[in-house]
Amino acid sequence: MDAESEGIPPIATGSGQTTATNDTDFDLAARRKMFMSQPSTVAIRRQQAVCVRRAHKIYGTKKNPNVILDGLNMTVPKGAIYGLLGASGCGKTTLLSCIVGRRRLNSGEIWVLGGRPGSRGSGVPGPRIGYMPQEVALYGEFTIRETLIYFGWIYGMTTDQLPNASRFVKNLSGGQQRRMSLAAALLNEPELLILDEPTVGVDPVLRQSIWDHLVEITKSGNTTVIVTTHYIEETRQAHMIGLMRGGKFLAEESPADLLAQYQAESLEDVFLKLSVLQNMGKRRRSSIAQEVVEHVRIPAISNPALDLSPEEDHGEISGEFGDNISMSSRGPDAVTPEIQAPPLPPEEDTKTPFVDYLKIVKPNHMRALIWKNFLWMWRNVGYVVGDTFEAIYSHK
Ligand SMILES: Nc1ncnc2c1ncn2[C@@H]1O[C@H](COP(=O)(O)OP(=O)(O)OP(=O)(O)O)[C@@H](O)[C@H]1O
Repeated sequence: MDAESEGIPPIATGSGQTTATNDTDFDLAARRKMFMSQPSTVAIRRQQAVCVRRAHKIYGTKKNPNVILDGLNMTVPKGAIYGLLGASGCGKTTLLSCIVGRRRLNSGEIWVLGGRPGSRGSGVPGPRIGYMPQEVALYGEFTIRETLIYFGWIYGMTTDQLPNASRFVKNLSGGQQRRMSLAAALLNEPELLILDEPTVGVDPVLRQSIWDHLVEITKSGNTTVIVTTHYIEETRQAHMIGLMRGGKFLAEESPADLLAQYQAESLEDVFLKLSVLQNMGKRRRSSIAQEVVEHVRIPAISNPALDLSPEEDHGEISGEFGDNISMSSRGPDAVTPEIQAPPLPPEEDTKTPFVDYLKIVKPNHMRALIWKNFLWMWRNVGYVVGDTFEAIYSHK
């Protein structure tokens, strides 16, 4: 329902942030009832490449909590390039880590490629996802080819499918190492590619060619890309942008729609305006903020990221649960509770015995791991022997 066409005073939303466009303070609960909630069944969530609902993630202790995700909703349609934007430290990496199953939410839901990260048969984490973490996670003592062999074997590729390159990773520049890391994520043409700041330390020409490549691989509609960056303007080539701030999304729209709705010349401008709107809060607004509102044509609610509908659950999932591992389901299109088998020992997981992880290591993973460990030890034997001799002689 279009709020403006219904004669309802439009509101700006930021995943739950609301702002009236005139001086009347609207009661949020009453306004929520005026909008039809978006259909959000499990079936619809499973159709998305990624769907996050009511995500809460807290670091720190109970006494001193650091809330990173605060009821965040995110919808990444299949075949899209999704630009995840936000200031340093706002929680982008944390969100991505939860999506790929490296971390767990305190509460909320995550659906990735139709399944729950970490659940058996979901392929997540696994070959269906290519993940380029922010920190370059490569072995310096490996050559480019050996690195690609390692990741290729992990993905179940054969050696003759892999390119040849004999330079050592440690001898590559920072930018080259990031490209290497990107290549490893792209290697097996995953359905979902998650890139955490792939263009940091990369020159503008290469940055453009990385974006061109992302556009190319998403053309078929079979590959989805989530990409974080601090260079807001480069996400103009994205199909959708999520602007993250204060543990929520301020907006989740296409770049063109954002620019039009906020009458802005640049996406940075949009982000600034939305940030001011968020700061204003619901009731008290400074005159400066009011001015911003007056210059902003406020979008109608059209996106689950901005969903103001009551947090009812449509009966599919038991609302809050401690992590993504256990869930119960109900309703006609709900999924059967899956038997969960965590693929990696996540950082917080102290309960699952290590032997259980060993049971689920696939033969190709084991082959890659043994080969990687052997290679690493072989390359480092010189250092180990040298250190040992040094230790012995220094104690003489
Ligand atoms: N394991 C952790 N334990 C405690 N706090 C953490 C942990 N990881 C991240 N944080 C904190 O959570 C916040 C969000 O961090 P995160 O890395 O997700 O942000 P980001 O948006 O990716 O930042 P950047 O753009 O600088 O990479 C930061 O304040 C960070 O210090």
